[in-house]
Amino acid sequence: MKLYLSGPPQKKLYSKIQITGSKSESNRLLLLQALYPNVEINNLSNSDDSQVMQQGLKIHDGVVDIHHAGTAMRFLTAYFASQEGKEVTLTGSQRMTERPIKVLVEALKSLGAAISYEREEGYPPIRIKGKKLLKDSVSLPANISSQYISALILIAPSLSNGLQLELVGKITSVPYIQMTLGLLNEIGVKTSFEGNRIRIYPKASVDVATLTVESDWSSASYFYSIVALSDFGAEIILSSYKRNSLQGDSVLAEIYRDLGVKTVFYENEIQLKKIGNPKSKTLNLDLANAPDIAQTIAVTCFGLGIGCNLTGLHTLKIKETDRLEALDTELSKLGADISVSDKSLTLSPGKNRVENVAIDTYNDHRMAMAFAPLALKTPLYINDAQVVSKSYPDFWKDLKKLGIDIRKT
Ligand SMILES: O=C(O)C1=C[C@@H](OP(=O)(O)O)[C@@H](O)[C@H](O)C1
Ligand SMILES: C=C(OP(=O)(O)O)C(=O)O
Repeated sequence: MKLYLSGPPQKKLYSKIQITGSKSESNRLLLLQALYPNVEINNLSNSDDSQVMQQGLKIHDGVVDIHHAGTAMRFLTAYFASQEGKEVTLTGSQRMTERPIKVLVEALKSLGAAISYEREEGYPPIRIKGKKLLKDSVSLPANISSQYISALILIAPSLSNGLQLELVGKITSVPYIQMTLGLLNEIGVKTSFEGNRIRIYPKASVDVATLTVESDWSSASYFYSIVALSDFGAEIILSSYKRNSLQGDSVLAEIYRDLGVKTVFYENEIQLKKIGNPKSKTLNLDLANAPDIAQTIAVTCFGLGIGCNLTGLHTLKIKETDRLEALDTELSKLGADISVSDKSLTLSPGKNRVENVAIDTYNDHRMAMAFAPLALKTPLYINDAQVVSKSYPDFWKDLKKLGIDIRKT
């Protein structure tokens, strides 16, 4: 599906949007629910990634295809490795077979798991024969993906002695690890995280616990970008959000304040308001703790005509696509002066914008959603626009509510 986005309304934008639950929180809670059936979940994400997670958890024997879902791949690897009597092959999309999993497989094997590679060593598909894992301490590199660590933490309370993890190297995407620990705490599991050591205490069962997933902050980023790029002002209300979020991407409120967007927190929602122009000509940010909003921020800066130096982007090359290369290619097509390394992105200030460019999305939901707000500044095409369903199936419907003209071509 190719979309043409044009015709932003020449007036202030108002809208009220209910965004689906966080896919990160949802996929963690789905796994915890499989281990502790008393866990009940409200506001579950309707994303493809949470659907495949739900379906994967139902399988006992056979092939589990998780498509593009990184969290499902990593979390289900740990889950099936610890489930005595279950035997599955975990696989996914072509891209998933290029996303590394060796660190997690090695860590699980050191705990006693039986996992083998079906094709290339270090990458899915993998064959898992579930076993009771008897060891209670593990050491693993922490600088490649936090999902390996979260996967181990999620199964840890179900192991008879719990688990101690020693993290080696600089820990990346830390808020996602804290989210995992926070959710365990909410169901009554005791944890500690000091320096490079995490300890999870065992828990045989959980009293009935209903948890409400907060809406997805990464999805909210696209509305922050829209408000920042609006020429006639904007007031957008998003629900359901809270001030004390488990999601690291809630740092958006702080980041976009410097780009002219104010966030007002109400009980269950946030209001985004355009209050001015960017504070400086160049934005400098380390996004090692919030990698998923890098694309949104780079495109906002381009649309505003300001520059940015984004660092801490070493995980972007192994996500749904090589996001650094994809941003370089697509922003260059639009006229940007941009350069990337394997962990950073530099955009020079400038108002040069080519019209009617067709943005390629590389099977990456965030490429489609990050570029869409640019329609407020210049008409553009989005190729394979259906990719948004990985995290936010209603994205285009919600965008239409703002009055942006969206047509299938
Ligand atoms: O644990 C999670 O829910 C996630 C962790 C992050 O991955 P990395 O730790 O690989 O950076 C993030 O990019 C991803 O979208 C979701
Ligand atoms: C990187 C992402 O997801 P995952 O790693 O779970 O595929 C994402 O949603 O931006």
